[in-house]
Amino acid sequence: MGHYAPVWDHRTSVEVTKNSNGIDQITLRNPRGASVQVSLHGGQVTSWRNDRGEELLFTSSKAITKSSKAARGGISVFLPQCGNGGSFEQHGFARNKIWTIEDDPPSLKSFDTQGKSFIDLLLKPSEDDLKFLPHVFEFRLRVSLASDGSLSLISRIRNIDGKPFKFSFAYQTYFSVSNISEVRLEGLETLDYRDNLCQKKLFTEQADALTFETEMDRVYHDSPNCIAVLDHERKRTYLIKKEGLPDTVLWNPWAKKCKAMVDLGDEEYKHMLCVDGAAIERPIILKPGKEWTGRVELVMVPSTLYSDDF
Ligand SMILES: O=P(O)(O)OC[C@H]1O[C@@H](O)[C@H](O)[C@@H](O)[C@@H]1O
Repeated sequence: MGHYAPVWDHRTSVEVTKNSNGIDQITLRNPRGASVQVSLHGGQVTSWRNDRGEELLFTSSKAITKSSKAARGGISVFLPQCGNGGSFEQHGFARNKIWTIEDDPPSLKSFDTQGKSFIDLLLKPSEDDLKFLPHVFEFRLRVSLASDGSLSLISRIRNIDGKPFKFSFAYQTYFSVSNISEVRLEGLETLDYRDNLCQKKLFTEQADALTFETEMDRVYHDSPNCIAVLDHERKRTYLIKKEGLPDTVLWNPWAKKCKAMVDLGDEEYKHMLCVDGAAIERPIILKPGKEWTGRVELVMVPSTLYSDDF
């Protein structure tokens, strides 16, 4: 008898269930047992587990899942603004809307489906939204789990309006870390950044590699396509590979702010670090009929020895 290689059909590795609020939750699995969970509330990725079942994203123990806001943790998409300096709610509305599953999305030519489990989500402004929204657009999000356990998110935003659409964008990604004081971040050395804790003033990074000893809320400009977060205690490296997203946001609220946040446990700032691929410093200006694409691929390497390799 010959051996048959199992045929991996992404449709059989996608499971849709409802949560207690009746909102669809999607689970993607790969043949090795890694998994990703996505909620139609906000198109939020709420879990990313490796083949040993270890959770790689942080979720607050006090995350409020019943509110109309995105639950604290996981990965959320920010559109059309990041922060509160625009005409919308903090970080825009996309993370707070209910998305739909799109069964037959327009083809994504650069995407190799081989061995991948994926789902396509769609956010289209409703008639009601259009009363306060200046633009008609379609926002497609493909969430994909590869056979090696890496997770990618591909956002496509199409301007179907008659005038240009100006927006900022970010994938707010809460990585789970053993202890924030043990973490080192590489890839942002010598770059300029705006410090949200100093009235968005511009500074230049002086450190060789970043470590975390206090609150941080910064937007680094023109950052490289790969950033590494090294967690020595867990012997784990997260690689954040990005395309179309020149900026990188770093955020950790630290002890005082963490205590003041109702949806975050008092000590939980120690176990999270947000590193977001983003387009903030120079907002995207999308002409009528055009599409913009921004993608991140997240890889977990079970070692911290590879920092020279990426
Ligand atoms: O509480 P929110 O709206 O999810 O925002 C959390 C943080 O998100 C980060 O991206 C911002 O840089 C911070 O300024 C902000 O505090």
